[in-house]
Order: sequence, then C-alpha cells, then structure tokens
Amino acid sequence: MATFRHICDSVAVITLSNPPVNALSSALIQALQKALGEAIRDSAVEAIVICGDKGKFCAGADIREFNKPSQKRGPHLLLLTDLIESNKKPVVAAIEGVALGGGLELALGCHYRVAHVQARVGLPEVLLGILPAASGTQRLPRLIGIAAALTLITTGKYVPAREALKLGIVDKVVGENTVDEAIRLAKKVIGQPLGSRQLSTLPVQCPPNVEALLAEAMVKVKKQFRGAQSPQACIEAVRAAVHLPYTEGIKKEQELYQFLNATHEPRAQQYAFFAEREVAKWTLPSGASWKTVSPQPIHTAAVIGLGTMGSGIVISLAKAQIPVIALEKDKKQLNIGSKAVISLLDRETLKMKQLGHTEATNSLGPVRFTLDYGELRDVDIVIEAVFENMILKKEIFRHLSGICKPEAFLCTNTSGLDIDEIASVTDRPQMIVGTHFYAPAHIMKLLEVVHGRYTSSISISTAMQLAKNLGKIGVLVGNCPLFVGNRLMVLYLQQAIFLVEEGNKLEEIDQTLENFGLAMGPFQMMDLAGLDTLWGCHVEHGLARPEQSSGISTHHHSSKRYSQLLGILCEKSRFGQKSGQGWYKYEKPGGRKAMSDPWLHNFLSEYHGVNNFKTQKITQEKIIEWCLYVIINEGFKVLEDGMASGPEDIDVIYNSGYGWPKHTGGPMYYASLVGLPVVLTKLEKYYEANPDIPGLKPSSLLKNLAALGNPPLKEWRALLGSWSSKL
Ligand SMILES: C[C@H](O)[C@H](C)C(=O)SCCNC(=O)CCNC(=O)[C@H](O)C(C)(C)COP(=O)([O-])OP(=O)([O-])OC[C@H]1O[C@@H](n2cnc3c(N)ncnc32)[C@H](O)[C@@H]1OP(=O)([O-])[O-]
Repeated sequence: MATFRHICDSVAVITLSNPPVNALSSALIQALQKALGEAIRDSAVEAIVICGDKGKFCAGADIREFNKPSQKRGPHLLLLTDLIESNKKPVVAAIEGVALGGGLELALGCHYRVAHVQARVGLPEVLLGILPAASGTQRLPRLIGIAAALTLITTGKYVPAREALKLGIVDKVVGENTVDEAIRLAKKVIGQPLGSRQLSTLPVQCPPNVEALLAEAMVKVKKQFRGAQSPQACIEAVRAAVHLPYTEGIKKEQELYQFLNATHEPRAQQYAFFAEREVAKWTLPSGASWKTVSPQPIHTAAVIGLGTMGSGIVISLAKAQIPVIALEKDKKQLNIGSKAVISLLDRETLKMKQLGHTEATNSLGPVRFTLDYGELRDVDIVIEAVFENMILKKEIFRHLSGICKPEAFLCTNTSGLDIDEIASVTDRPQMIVGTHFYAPAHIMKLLEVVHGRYTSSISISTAMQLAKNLGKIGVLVGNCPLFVGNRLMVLYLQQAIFLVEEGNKLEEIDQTLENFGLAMGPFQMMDLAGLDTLWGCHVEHGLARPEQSSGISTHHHSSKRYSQLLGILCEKSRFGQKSGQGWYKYEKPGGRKAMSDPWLHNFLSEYHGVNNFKTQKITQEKIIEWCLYVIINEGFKVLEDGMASGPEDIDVIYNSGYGWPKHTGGPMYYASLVGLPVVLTKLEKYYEANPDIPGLKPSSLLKNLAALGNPPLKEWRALLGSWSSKL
C-alpha cells in the first residue's frame, strides 16, 4: 500500500492506493499527508491532482479500522482536507469509480473536482451509524445548499456523476481519461485566485424557511429510520453549518460523531455491512465455495408465470441486461401479465433516464412473451414463479425436463415448498435450485437461494452469482419448511395474533414494533402480504387448523395453541390491502393507507367474549420481547438444524428482506446486544407461563451459548464446534 507522486510538467499526481477500494486506512492517510507535504514544498510543483489507483478514487475511511482506539488511528482526515484547501497551489480531484464518505470529503477539500461519467459520489456514513466526520457536514451545504446536502447526508444516497454535476458537487464530467482531464484543468488554473474554491470560507446559502426545512427533514428521518440516532445527528450537524462559522460547525460535527460512536449503533451497522459481504461468499460443508466452483454463465433466461412475483423477476433480469422469455399458461393471463411487465419496464426506463442514462431503452435486456414452452428449449436458466401449489409446480418441472437443454438450470420461486419433491420429478435433480425472491422482486434486495438435497455446488454457485448480477444479496439456506426468513416470520406473526386474542390493541402492537425500528408492524405486514395467503401458509405448516366455525375459535390442538383469527377474517372476505379491509381498513381495494377499523374492534371484543380468552394487557417492553424473542429463538433452532451457515446469514435475511432495523444489526446481533442470558431467562419465563406455544421453548443452542456468558457473535461458531451447517 502506498501513496506515490510523480510530476507531469508542473503538476504532481498523487495516487491513492489501497486495494480493493482505496479506503483511507491510517497508513494511507499518513502516506497522503507525506506526499502532499512534499508536493506543497516542492517549488517545481505548481498544481496537484489527487486520483485513485485502478479506476477507483476512494470509498472513504477504512471501516475495518473503526474498532481501533482513535489515538491509534493516526492523522485525521479532517486536518488533511484543511491542509489541501488552504495551500496556495490548486488541487484537483480526479474521481473515477467512487468518491464516498471520507473519499468525497477529501475531494471537497480539493479546489476542483473532475468526475468520470460512471463515477458515483455520496456520503453514506449515516448507513454505518455515524456521520461524515471529516468536514462533510460543513463543506457540502456550503457547496450545494442546505436542501440537497440534507438529502445526501441523511439518506447516504450514491449520486451518479451527471447528477453530481447538476447539483454542483463536481465541476466537470468526462467520458474517458479523467486523470488527464484533471491535469489539464490543474494546469489551466495555476496562478488563479482560489478564494471562491475554498468551501470552508464560503457562506451557506440559506433559504428563508431553513428552520422549516430542517424540521421537515427531522420528521422524515424519524419516520424512515425509526429508533436510529445517526440520521438525527446528521441533521444537527447540518443545522450547525447554518448557524455557526466553519470552525465552530466542525467542533459540533466532531461532538456529534463522538456521541454516536459511544452508542451501539455504529458497531451494529458496521457488522451488518460486513455480514452482507460475508454471506455472499458462500461455502458448503463439502468445502465447495465461491473460490473453487465457477458459476455457469447465464446469457438467457425464462420466467414462467407473470403474476406479481413473476413480473418483478422479469424486470430484475431485464435490468441486469439478460434477455428474458416470459411465459404464461393462456392468452388471457399472458395479456394481463405482459401489460404488467411492460408498464414496469416503462417505469424502470423512466427512472434510468432521470438518473442520466441517455440510452436507457437499450440498457434493459429484451423481453419476449410467449405461450409456447418450446421457446424455452435453449435458455440457460428457467425461473418458475407460478402460485404456491406443489402439484402444479411438479407438473411444470416434469414438462421442463423434457424441453430444456440438459445444461439449463431450473429454479423455483417458492416461499417454502419442498425443493427435493420438485427435483424428484425432473431429469436433473442436481440442477434444481430454490430461488425465493421477495416482493416486489425488482426492488427487494434479498434472494434466498435454497439448497436442496440433490443440488450441485455448480448450481449453487450459478444461483449466487445470478443474485449478484441482479444487484441482490443472495443468502444460501437449507430446504426446511418455509426456509429461513418465513420460518421465523410465521411464528412472530402468530405471537402478535395471540396478543390480540388476549385483548391487546393491534394498532398499539404495530406502533410499538415500528418504534423499535421495524419498517412495518406485524398487522400492517399481514395486510400487505394478504391474509388468505398467510392463512393458507399457517394451515399448511401446522400453525392453524383448516376447519373454522364463524366466530368460535378452536384454540388448542394436540396441546398446542392455535389462532383461527386469520381464517375467520378471510371468511368475511377481509384479505388485507387487496380487498380494502383486513386487520385495518383502506380507502379502496389495493389502497395503502391503513386506518383503524371500528368494525374490527367490535368484532374482536365479541370474539374475545365468546371464546373466553384471558385478558393480558402487556407493556411495550413485553410486546417487543414476546414478538421478537421468538424470531431470535427460532433463529437459533435454524442454526441448530444446520439450515443456515451462520448467524450473519439470518441477520442479512432480516435486514434486507423483512425491514429489520439495521442499527440493531439483525435479530441475532440484537440478541447479543441484549445479552444471551437475558434473552434465555425471558424465554424460559414466557414458556413456563405458556407451555402451549412451542416457539417460546428455548433452543438448546441458545442455552449452550448463554451458559458461556454472552460471547460475541463472531465467536459463536468456534465455541460450538459440534454445530455445523447441513447445507
Ligand atoms: C471520515 C469519514 O467521514 C467516514 C467516517 C467514512 O468515510 S466512513 C466510510 C464511508 N464509506 C462507505 O460507507 C463505503 C462503503 N462501501 C461501499 O459502498 C461499496 O463497498 C463500494 C465501495 C461501492 C464497492 O462496492 P462493490 O459492490 O463493488 O464491492 P463490495 O463487495 O461492496 O466491496 C469490495 C470490498 O471492499 C471492502 N470495502 C468497501 N468499502 C470499504 C471501506 N470503506 N473500508 C474498508 N473496506 C471496504 C468490502 O468490505 C469488500 O471487501 P471484501 O469482502 O472483498 O474483503
């Protein structure tokens, strides 16, 4: 790792070099400081260009060093940005690839910025539980104004070069030779006054309603990142830029940074960041891994079934520029499905145009619609996305076996059906993979890649690579009923329903869990997913009984507690958002705004009386424990069964697929934050009082770990040698 400089005429070029993303480690900052000092002192140098090695400017501070004590982290980037800005020689940043976090702050210290057209810039610190701590919160508002700076700093959004140019973050965008262009610019501005280019000296342009703007931003982040402190601290830092001179603003930025660093949030978010990258590097117990098994190239794909899931999958593939054949069973369905796909494609094209892709229409892969299975003969992969019915799926896979080329991978988008049973009817069980997409499939990041008993490592490697190519996070899971995400989720939803049966208000339960940070409370989530779908799933997986008798709940079977409420609501045609009423009512079928429904409250109090449920109103703290600890407990059972490679996989599934708040790291990380012995004691207490709810019975893995105290999550595997993945 080094920072070196060479002189090109009178311009010194300093190259940041710390593969793979030129993160600013203490060593790199030190080397940069040294090179800058030399360039500034060297009388032959009249201007300086800073660029990054291998086409990447810089991805910001080295996150791996965050847990080092700050005094051991060497010189602070902040001082460096001041040094660059205040020196008399013009400094130009040549931005290729990314300028993120400290990388962008470094560029903002420079007097000019030239960016490659494909570069992206941003201040993503908020997504790591911190804030830009090298003057970003003070310099960016001075450059682009309060409103735009607030958006960037509180969302962590990455901005493509053309948008950055419009915002005024960069001075020039080029299609090639970024460094050469930066050198040209540097030569041109030698000797020109730098005053207007020194951002720290500029006044912040404030609109008259600046306080209203800040207050509005605060309301927005409190809703969007419930329970997280860093977005609020980001706004406070920008407020300082509005009211204080630069040096005072910097003091406030540092204070807020220290404050955030003393909370658990940065460590949780940073854990989540690395967990996402780790799970993508799958390894099987056989030793096969992403390093040893090459994925097969996917040049063409087919999707069967153009309902909500299938349409989203088609768009995902098209966005990854993979040509798709979209198949439906009859003309009517094809007509409906193709309209849905075309309208989504149009929306994606528009979005891309807004992001500055001028040839957006060409950047989506072509989609062809058909009724003819024969057209699937030569595709590299088929993703079946018909509704959840084993008989139908088997029929399709039997058919595909006879049609598709022998090298084609056959995937099923199921949210919990047995992959092995599907594989058993094909001529190539080793090439059958479960690909569980999340709705809407062209937006949600998560893809559970399900490893069946016969699935080969090449099939896994190909599916995991496909996830990456689709811009998704692939997480490898075992073929257990409902796989991992939904296996934990159904128990959580059931717990929430039990609370309602005991007289607690569903709005309060939703609100409490949303305040904890979940994107959506359980009842709103059920309405979104469809109560009929969930009811079917609960019956199929033994969480409810198929028989119903209006209003009367049979709440026990084989000494296990059940709730029939979902079924009863479905009998009343309350299917959730799609029918305009479920746990809540909506302005119309398909409406999104959930409103409390007096009818439901009357119905529930009658139901409560008829069924003689004991009333147990519980506190917000207990709502959280009661609902979330079953997720954690079942997570441990998943690990015990070997259905996930590690706790990180479960956390990534929840963070990216279920709206779990990343500032708590994920359910398993959250368990370690609360303390495993505490979680265990609570579960024991709840189970003792409710022996009819198996989800509350503490897992033996949790017991074993808790017996060791509260070992850090990264040590769990080593401590329990016998627990191993059965993927
Ligand atoms: C003072 C200042 O205010 C502060 C306080 C800060 O600056 S805080 C820091 C702010 N910066 C960020 O938040 C940037 C986060 N990174 C990203 O958004 C992405 O990584 C990427 C840059 C857009 C590349 O994406 P990619 O899809 O091409 O590959 P990858 O798999 O993601 O990443 C490739 C490899 O690089 C590693 N990596 C990425 N960014 C890193 C970073 N900032 N530090 C250390 N390692 C990093 C990553 O772990 C992976 O490693 P490995 O797994 O190969 O061993």
